[in-house]
Amino acid sequence: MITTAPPVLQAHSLSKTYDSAHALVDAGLTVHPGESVAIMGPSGSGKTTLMHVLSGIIQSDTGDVVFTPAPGHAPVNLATRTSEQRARLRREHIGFVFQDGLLLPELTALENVAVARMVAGVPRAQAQQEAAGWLGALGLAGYEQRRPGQLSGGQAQRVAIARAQVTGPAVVFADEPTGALDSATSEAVLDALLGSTVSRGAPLVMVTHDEAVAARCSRLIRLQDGRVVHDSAGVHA
Ligand SMILES: Nc1ncnc2c1ncn2[C@@H]1O[C@H](COP(=O)(O)OP(=O)(O)OP(=O)(O)O)[C@@H](O)[C@H]1O
Repeated sequence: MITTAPPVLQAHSLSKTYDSAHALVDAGLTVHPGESVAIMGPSGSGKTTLMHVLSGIIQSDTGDVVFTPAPGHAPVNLATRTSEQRARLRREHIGFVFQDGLLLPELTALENVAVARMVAGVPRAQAQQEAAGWLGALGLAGYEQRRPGQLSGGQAQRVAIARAQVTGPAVVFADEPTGALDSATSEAVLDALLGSTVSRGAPLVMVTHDEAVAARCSRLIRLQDGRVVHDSAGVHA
């Protein structure tokens, strides 16, 4: 019997206007398990806004974002949820990796990752064990007690990836995750990011300005003036 997993995200008719800026104009995107989606477009084309709407950080003026946190879980329309409900969904089911990692400088690598589980109520010892597992999987065994200032840019980004993955999120969003890295380090971080998401079925949605990074993804979306003007999957908004 063939079973088709439901989309993790189904967004349509998304529009968002800031004062006079049309950040999103009738944009839509459906993301399936195991996809890696690169979002590209000129500065100001709406990439960050789209990612923030898809992840429930902000809400669009129109449209729906239907998120299915796990197969069998009831779909949730982020457009109708309060900011507290969306924050909880993000904490429990969505991972983020940003350009500069945003690690807490006073915490060790292990604590930076473990804290993502502890805020969900997981006891410290268990959270640290899970964190150590992810650091090891990302090639950082032996670096657990280093603080971010004692790590290279690529190592710090892998800690940020471990922190994003430790909660087992249904989807991972990355905003220029390799933007601050040289090309060899960027390649290794991208391997870690793709390997840790897509391989376990969670889609990766990544904003990038780098064509080489986008070429590693299974799908490319291009935005222009807030509109999806190209989708390599052939599905337009
Ligand atoms: N909080 C805000 N207040 C006012 N205007 C905003 C805000 N956020 C975004 N915008 C505007 O919305 C449009 C889209 O911005 P967005 O940050 O989504 O673009 P982007 O493609 O991510 O750009 P970049 O590549 O430069 O990061 C721009 O015209 C921007 O100035």
